[in-house]
Amino acid sequence: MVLEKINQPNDIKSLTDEELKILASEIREFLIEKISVTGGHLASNLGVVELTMALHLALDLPKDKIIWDVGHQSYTHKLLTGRREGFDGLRKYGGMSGFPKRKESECDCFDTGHSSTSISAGLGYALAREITGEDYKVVSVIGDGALTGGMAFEALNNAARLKSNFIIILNDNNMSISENVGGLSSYLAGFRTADAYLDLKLNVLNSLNKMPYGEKMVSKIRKTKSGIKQLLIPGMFFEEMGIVYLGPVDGGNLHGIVKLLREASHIDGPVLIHVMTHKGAGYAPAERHPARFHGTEPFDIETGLPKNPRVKANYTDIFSTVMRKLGDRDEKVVAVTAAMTDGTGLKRFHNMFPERFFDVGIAEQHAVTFAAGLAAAGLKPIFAVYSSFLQRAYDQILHDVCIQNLPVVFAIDRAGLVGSDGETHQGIFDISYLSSIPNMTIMAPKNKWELSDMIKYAVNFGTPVAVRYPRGEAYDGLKEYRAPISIGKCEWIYRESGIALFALGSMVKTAVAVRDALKAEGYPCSIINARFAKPLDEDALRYITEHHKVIVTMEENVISGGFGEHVTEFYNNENCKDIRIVNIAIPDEYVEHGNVELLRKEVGLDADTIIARTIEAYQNVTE
Ligand SMILES: Cc1ncc(C[n+]2csc(CCOP(=O)(O)OP(=O)(O)O)c2C)c(N)n1
Ligand SMILES: CC(=O)[C@@H](O)[C@H](O)COP(=O)(O)O
Ligand SMILES: [Mg+2]
Repeated sequence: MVLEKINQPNDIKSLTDEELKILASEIREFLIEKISVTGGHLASNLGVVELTMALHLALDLPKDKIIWDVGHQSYTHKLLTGRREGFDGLRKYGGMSGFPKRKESECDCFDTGHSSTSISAGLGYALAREITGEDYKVVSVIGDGALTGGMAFEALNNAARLKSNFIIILNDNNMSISENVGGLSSYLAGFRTADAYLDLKLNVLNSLNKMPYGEKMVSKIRKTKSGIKQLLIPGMFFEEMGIVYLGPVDGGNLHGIVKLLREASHIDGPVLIHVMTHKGAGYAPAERHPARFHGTEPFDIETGLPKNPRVKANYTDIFSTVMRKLGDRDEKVVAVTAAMTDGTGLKRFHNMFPERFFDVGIAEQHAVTFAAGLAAAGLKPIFAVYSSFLQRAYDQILHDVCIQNLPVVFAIDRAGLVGSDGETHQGIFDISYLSSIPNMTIMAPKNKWELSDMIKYAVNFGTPVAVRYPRGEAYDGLKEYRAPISIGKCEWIYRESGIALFALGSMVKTAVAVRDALKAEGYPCSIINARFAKPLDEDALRYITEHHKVIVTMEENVISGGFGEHVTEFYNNENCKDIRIVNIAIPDEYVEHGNVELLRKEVGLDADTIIARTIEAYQNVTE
């Protein structure tokens, strides 16, 4: 096997042309086989096999720097840098990350996970190199989807100042997770669909160059602002920004890409190489369904079907259903996504109400302000977004939505531990960053029915409101508890005395298990479903102090600035010394990738840890 000859960086350089061809197909086979077992980001990786090989042939790692935007397409890079063995534990607890990690390899020079950061980071490296006088090449690899993010444009704008070499690879597969959207995407698609047109451009340029004074004419045309230039110069958009454009080159053409990389490395200043790749290349099911194989669960290689099909609905399914109903009932309801139509469950809404559905590209900041505009104009926007991706829109939430108290609904999916994507994607900060913003209301459902009720309640709430719910299977216990939602009011599940489990959202299910165990040991125990992280139910909190000795706050969020801290602050302000408070929350640290149940144990959100901490606190106050 040729792949077995690759054990460390730069081993690829000793392969013959014939071996390189074999290597490309062995890498694809390897990725399909491994990801079919572990799950992971398959389609994007299959598309960049030759591109990654070309980078490793043209560059010298770890001296040279490659920054992978999002980083979900870095699997071949991991293989070529001696991490083959890591694939058996890909995205598992203690195993290899699915993203580039500086702590994992010296060939990973910058951690990614969220989109559109690679050009900024690359520019940082390039300018640092000018200052320190070091000698390395810098290459940022950004997808056409990631290029729709505002940060990428901010960085391109800034890159024009650079005097030294900086290579940007545009990995253009004409896809984000699903279809890519927007004006830039159409511009790039033009390159793809008009091969004949491109040939025409090249022919015209070649013919002009051959004519007497032709070179001068071409140079003049390059300097004009006219449509003739548009016709003749590919990549004019980038050229006008001060970035030299090279390409487009076919993503399967290994030697073509190497040649362009070598040419590009002689250019002083920023240069963009446009590589046309194919999402899912080499595996028919992924080529047919690139979105499904963007990030996949374990699957059967023959059929491409999931090995463990889902039986129960997840929270995203419930959201999807309620959005369909709301769309039917109320023409003012509009839905916004930042390139996560499938992931957030908005596909049905999109199909049924295309004119009221907006995919804005990977642009969470814009999405929030855009939703604010929709709300200011009288519509009822619901921005469905993953908790971790909303992090970058903090100021837009504050400045554009909350100061004006506009009725934007934030449907925050993946709130809590998400598992295999790891520290960049854990949705464990939203309560903290949202609760610091005046005018914001935050809810979290205990089960699938409550998610439905909360979204319906939120859509007519009239001021900014967030509903946060976790990744995965929706809890279908406690069905009989369905009191109407009322602002800032909790829901009593069991009313006793002694211990009060004051649980938010996903933690109500855990509270049930904790109470069962406590009751079995003879402890009196109430469960209160908090429902609201903000505002808190102050009457209930006062009642709890009167009838309980210990209150245990439970949330799937970091401790700092979280629900529990707010409860503690309330009791401090009330000067309430009669109750012992135990805050169950995620410690002030990043949580790595792995199975969610294992992670819960790791961070102390599991029932056993909570039982032990509760008993200890109760015994302390009753002794
Ligand atoms: C800020 C942010 N929003 C959303 C995502 C989710 N996401 C991951 S990959 C991706 C699509 C990226 O498309 P592209 O850059 O073209 O890469 P491809 O998968 O096509 O190779 C999206 C939306 C993210 N990682 N970061
Ligand atoms: C790379 C990325 O950001 C997304 O592909 C993400 O992994 C999706 O996560 P879900 O699997 O939870 O939709
Ligand atoms: Mg793409």
